[in-house]
Formats: sequence, C-alpha cells, structure tokens
Amino acid sequence: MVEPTRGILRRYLLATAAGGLFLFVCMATVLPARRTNSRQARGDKPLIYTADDRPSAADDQPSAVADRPPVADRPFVAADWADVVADGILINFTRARDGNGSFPVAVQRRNDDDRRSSIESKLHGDPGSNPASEKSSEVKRRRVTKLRDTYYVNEATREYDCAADTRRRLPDCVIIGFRKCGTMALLRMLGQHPGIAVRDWSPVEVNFFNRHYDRGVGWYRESMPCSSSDQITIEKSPRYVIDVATPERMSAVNRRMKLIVVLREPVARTVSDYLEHNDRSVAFESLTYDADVGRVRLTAGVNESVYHAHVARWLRHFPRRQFLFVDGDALVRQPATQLRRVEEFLGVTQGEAQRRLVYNKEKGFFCFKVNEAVKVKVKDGDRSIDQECLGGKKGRKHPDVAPEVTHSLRRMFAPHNEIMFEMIGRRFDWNR
Ligand SMILES: Nc1ncnc2c1ncn2[C@@H]1O[C@H](COP(=O)(O)OS(=O)(=O)O)[C@@H](OP(=O)(O)O)[C@H]1O
Repeated sequence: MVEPTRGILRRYLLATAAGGLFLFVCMATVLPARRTNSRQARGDKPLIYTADDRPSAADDQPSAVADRPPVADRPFVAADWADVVADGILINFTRARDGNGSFPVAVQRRNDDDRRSSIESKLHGDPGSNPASEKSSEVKRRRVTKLRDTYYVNEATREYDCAADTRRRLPDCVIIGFRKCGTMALLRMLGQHPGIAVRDWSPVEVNFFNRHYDRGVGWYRESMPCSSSDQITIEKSPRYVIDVATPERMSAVNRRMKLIVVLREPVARTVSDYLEHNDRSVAFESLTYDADVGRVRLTAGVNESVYHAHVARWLRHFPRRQFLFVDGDALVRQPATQLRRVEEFLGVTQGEAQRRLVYNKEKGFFCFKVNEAVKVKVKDGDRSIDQECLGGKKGRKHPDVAPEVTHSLRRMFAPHNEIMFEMIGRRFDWNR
C-alpha cells in the first residue's frame, strides 16, 4: 500500500514541477516580447515615465516627426474649457488643440446647477451631446478622467506632432506663484504674444519640480508646448513658490531660468485661497482668527501670504535680476501696464500681449477677443460670442469679512509686507 502511494506521489510532484518550469519559460519569453511589441505597435515611447522607466539621453531628444501619423489622421483632444458670460448666462465652450494651436470646437450653455451633470456626461461619455462623433467623445472622456488623476498630463500633448520648424523645449521662464494672485490671467495674456509659447491647456499646472520630479526632465520637456526657435516657452505652476525642494531642483535644470512672481494684497489672497480650498463649513473668520485671545491663526492659507518667507528661499538659488514681481491687483485693473513690464523682462516686443484684451462688464474683468465669433443658443435665440473669459473660479465674489478680522490680518501682515518690499526693492499699494 505504501510503495504504490509513494510512486504516485513522486510522479505527481515531477509532473507539477515540469509544468511549472514550462510555464515559467513561456512567461519569461512571451511577456517581455508582448510589452515591447505593444509599444512598438504604437510606434512610441511610453506615455508616462515611471521612476524605473526614465527616458534615456537618446529618448530625451525631440521625437522624430517622420514616423508619426499625420495630424489630420488623429482625433482632436479637447484641451481646455473657458467660460463666457452672455446675457447673464455662463456659457462653457470647449477648445481643441492641434499642431497649429487651439480653437473653439463646441459650445454649450452652462450654469452652476448643471455643471455636475455636464462633467458626468463627459466622464461617462455622451456621444449624443457631441456632434463630433464617438471617437472625439472617447478622447474627451479619457482626458477628463485624467483630470481627476494627478498622473494626467501628457496624453494630450503627445498625440500631436509639432508643426514644421517647431518642437517642445524646456521653459525659459516659469510663473512660480503665488496661488490666487492672477497667475492664470497672466499666462493667458502672455499666450497672446506671438513671441511666447505657453503651456495653457488643462490641467495647466505641470507641477514637475514639486510633484513629478522623478519622471525626469524628458517628461517635463514633453509637457511643454511646441515652439519655434525664436519663441520663449513659459509654464505656470504657482505651487512651486512654496515648495521647499523646487528652487534647487529648478536651478539644476536651468540656472538662468527667468522667474515671475505675481503678488496680491495678502488678505485678499488669503480670502481667495479660502474660497478655493475650503468647503466653507467653517467661516473664514473662525478659521483665521482666534477671537478668545484676539490673535490671527497661522493657517496654511495665512502662511502662504507671508510672501517674503517663501521668496527668501528662492533668492538663495537664483540672482535677484532673474525675478520679476508682478502686481496682481494692477493686473486686474490695468493689465496693459503690467504686461509691458513682463514683455520688457522677457525681451520680447512690447504691446503684443494686450492686443486682444477687452473689458467685459458682466464678468467685471478683462477677457479675450476670439478670432472667430461662435454662435450659441440662448433663451431668446442665437447669440454670437466673441469673447473668451477665464473660468468661473477666477474672479469670484469675495464674502464680506468681519472688519476686526480684516484689521487683525492686515496688522499681522504689515511688517512682513515691509520685509518683502525691501527684499524686492519695490512697494505695492496694499495699505488702502
Ligand atoms: N482677467 C481676469 N479674469 C479673471 N480673474 C482675474 C483676471 N485677472 C486677474 N484675475 C485674478 O486671478 C485670481 C485667480 O488667481 P490665479 O489664477 O493665480 O489662481 S490659481 O492659483 O491658479 O487658482 C482671481 O482671484 P479671485 O478674484 O479671488 O477669484 C482674480 O482676481
């Protein structure tokens, strides 16, 4: 009884070991081949580099245009959304981007109530609402999904070749901060200048040095817009200014980088930050002010508005002449004056960035004239839209803040502002 059982067991073990070995050999040969083939089939490098999959020096070079399908064979990627106010109605229109730039492709009415369903339909796909076919809606769905995921960025850019004589280059200038001070408005305005290529499609902020540094400089370059050799490339990631590791990293990539810092009256920045980053279940006053002891609470939002503390770190890595400090409050009222200063700093022709600016009474801010007016349906028929404003999160109405809290915050910021003015050799009108 024992001998036959042993024999069966031995044969069973031998068969299992042989099967395992066979499977191992198959996996070891077939899987890598499949991975290589799928990449080769796409004719492309990986879309997103992980830490183990960094581009080699050769990969870091601009990609060859010849082995990619022509632009016309590839789908549009909805690259941005913008809001326009017309007859008091917020209208949302989508822009597409191709190798030659971006242009409006679809228009829809939108208000805050149907925003959620609009986003949902983009996420889950709703070909019926988009005349530009299922293919386009699939692309849009993918892109919107990526918006929810911080590992987004480059699918949109990598699907397009740069036009002839242009390629993606590392930025010459970065708008490093501060959040809620007008960084988006400035980027969009500079994008109107023919001598400047801006990274302005959603999600606008690349956050390379603070969040995606391990993806390598090749990835960063691929995140940039196509530019010609006589254009300056600019990106804006306003979290950079408060990130401790970024100045040294950026200086290692380009120690001649020009740095733009937009500043705004610090209490207004703190309120704007509160509107953006809080669910408002706690009032601004309780969050920032301890009424029992009569003291300002040093929340993250308050600390971010103590500008000099952050700028000082940068001055250890870059010379003062490489910085330009832009008055964000003046950018709202008289953008042309601020834009001329920026153009001079960048060494591009002056007066171009303001060309399409037009004041929009309904929005209460400057907006951009579009090349071709877009027809949209509103309550009383068709309406032609010829302006593009920044989205609804830019230029929000601020709540009335209790005067004693505003006063305490101003008093707390005042000496810090003085340090800042001395540091940058320029004063701002913040003591109104
Ligand atoms: N033309 C124009 N249109 C709309 N908004 C404008 C414009 N120019 C400057 N601003 C001001 O920009 C503020 C938002 O700043 P940011 O773009 O830096 O915000 S963010 O950090 O990128 O979220 C935003 O702040 P809030 O007013 O608090 O919403 C605006 O005051």
